Amino acid sequence: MLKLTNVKKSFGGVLATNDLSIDFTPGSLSAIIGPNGAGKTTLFNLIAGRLRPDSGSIVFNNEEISGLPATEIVHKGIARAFQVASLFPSFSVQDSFEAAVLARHRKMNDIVRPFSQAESRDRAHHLMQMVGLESRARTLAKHLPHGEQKLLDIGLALALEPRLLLLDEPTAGMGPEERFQMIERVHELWEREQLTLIFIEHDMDIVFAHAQVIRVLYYGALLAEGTPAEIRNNQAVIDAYLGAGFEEEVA
Ligand SMILES: Nc1ncnc2c1ncn2[C@@H]1O[C@H](COP(=O)(O)OP(=O)(O)OP(=O)(O)O)[C@@H](O)[C@H]1O
Repeated sequence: MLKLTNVKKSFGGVLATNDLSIDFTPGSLSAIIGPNGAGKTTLFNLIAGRLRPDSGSIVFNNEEISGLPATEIVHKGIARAFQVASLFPSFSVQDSFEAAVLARHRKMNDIVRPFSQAESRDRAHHLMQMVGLESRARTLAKHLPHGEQKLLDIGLALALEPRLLLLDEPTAGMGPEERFQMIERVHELWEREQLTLIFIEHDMDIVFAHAQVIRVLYYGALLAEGTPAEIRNNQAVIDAYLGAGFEEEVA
């Protein structure tokens, strides 16, 4: 599905991605963790085509994608939830989804058959149901509470019909209860849509409760990868990131 081999990226003297090799299993739900500046966002930028690696390869569905423009990578089936809701604050939830659906299909279907307005409305409705925003159809994006703006961002990424979804801190800025509701919704979406999903997350309770595989970045390199149980007991990860006493805290 997605395989990085010996990927490197530096900014001036900073090696943000240091010889990274990762093989993401199709259909998996995995987390990327690590201290601030470890290279998590850079990794997403490389996968999504915002950055070009200095060297190494990134293969998605047997195709080399490193260096392709971001728009082409979206068409290959990789989407990332950005803070899109804030880009169109005066669009209603429904209009945001319809615009995203039309944008997705304009490029693909123009020649064969235009995507009708009724079809885009149906698809928009389906997306609203997927992320649980049906009751907010008429609400303007700017009036949604923070958590629902995040759901809108995720829904807009899903409008691109990805096979691989990248979520950068889906629970950031939320209270403890809202965090768990959010990650449970994400988990459900992953299961229902049979996506491959990679999320960056700083909240270890969430990571250890939901990820099947956890990968730990440290100074741009892969310090460890494994199941939550393996990572929890990995001495190098405890020393570099989790800290002593962590095992008892999340157990
Ligand atoms: N565009 C850039 N120009 C210069 N340096 C950059 C750039 N992007 C990232 N870096 C540097 O690369 C390193 C990795 O940054 P990155 O944002 O990927 O880390 P991160 O793990 O996502 O951190 P955080 O948890 O704080 O979001 C850092 O030292 C950062 O300062």
